[in-house]
Amino acid sequence: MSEQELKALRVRIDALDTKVMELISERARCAQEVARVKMASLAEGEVPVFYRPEREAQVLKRVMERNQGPLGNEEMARLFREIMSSCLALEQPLKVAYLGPEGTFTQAAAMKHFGHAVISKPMAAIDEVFREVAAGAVNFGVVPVENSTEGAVNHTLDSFLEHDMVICGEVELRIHHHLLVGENTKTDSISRIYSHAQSLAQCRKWLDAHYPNVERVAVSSNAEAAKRVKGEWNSAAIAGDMAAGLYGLTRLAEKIEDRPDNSTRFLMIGSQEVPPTGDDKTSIIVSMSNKPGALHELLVPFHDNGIDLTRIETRPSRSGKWTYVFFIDFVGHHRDPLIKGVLEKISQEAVALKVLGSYPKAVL
Ligand SMILES: O=C(O)C(=O)C[C@]1(C(=O)O)C=C[C@@H](O)C=C1
Repeated sequence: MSEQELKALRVRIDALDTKVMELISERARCAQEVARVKMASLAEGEVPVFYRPEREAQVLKRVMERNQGPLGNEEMARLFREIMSSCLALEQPLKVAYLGPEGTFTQAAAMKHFGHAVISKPMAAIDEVFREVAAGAVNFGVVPVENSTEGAVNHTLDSFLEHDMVICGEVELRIHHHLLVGENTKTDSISRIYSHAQSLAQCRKWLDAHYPNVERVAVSSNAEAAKRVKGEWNSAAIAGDMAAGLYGLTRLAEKIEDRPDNSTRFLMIGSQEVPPTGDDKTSIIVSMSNKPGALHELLVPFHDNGIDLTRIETRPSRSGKWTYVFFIDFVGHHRDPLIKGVLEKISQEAVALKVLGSYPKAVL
């Protein structure tokens, strides 16, 4: 390509950037108008709702449906995710607490769902995320709930038993783990590998094959593992890209998770009910009396109405020995007439039933 051709293309790109910028600014002004209309139409004592997950899901889906390339649908939706995040920040800067410290996969999930224009607050434990949301110190919280290799995140499920929370969104993240070392690490004398217990479990086979005699130390998060390694010469950490970048560590081995499709699902928790989008999921907690056939009774209404169960998990109820609660996720919104009927049927048989929330299925 000649210098002249390159120059002409760059002139075109500059002109397009100016147009793109003008359009983004026009969109941002529209969002400001939306905020004004929302404020003006409030009833007395009503609190304005700026963040609208159901509308965001609609916008992102539309982008993916209309995209004609060459950028992929997800790539294009990610760009719009960030534009919307910045537009919302003009209306109301969202505060989001997540399971920290900085550099965790939960932070990456929070950014994937809300975009980067939020004020994010790392918390030391899952329960603290719940408490921060309950106290109203932040608008939303982000917590991991299940991993495709290791199953449920029990701390999160148990926290739902203790706090009144509304689930208002979900996001799934592909989890790639790397073996990370600091610049002073003597790579032939590694005697300790730090990571979160779930991540150590997700890389168990790889560790057995490559570091069978090295001590595995479970710490509170992958980012914490990365932080520790920075100052030690004989240890390594298992963590992801964000933590590697944040603590300036080198990848000794990449993508060491035992299953290549290793993914984690995260939930957004808050106090805001989300209206139906037509493509939603609902999460409930049910406790049944401890009698034969209780689980069968619980599942029959779902089966009879052709409702797709996406997950069922059992946890001790914490209110009596050998009594259990079921966490159930299914497709549909609790305001759909069909789902309403099913929930009514279940509540006739159940000791207790709580709808944790209905929310749009993850778009990205
Ligand atoms: O449609 C709205 O209610 C808006 O506030 C606008 C907008 C957007 O930028 O598209 C911004 C924030 C909301 O979460 C959803 C959408």
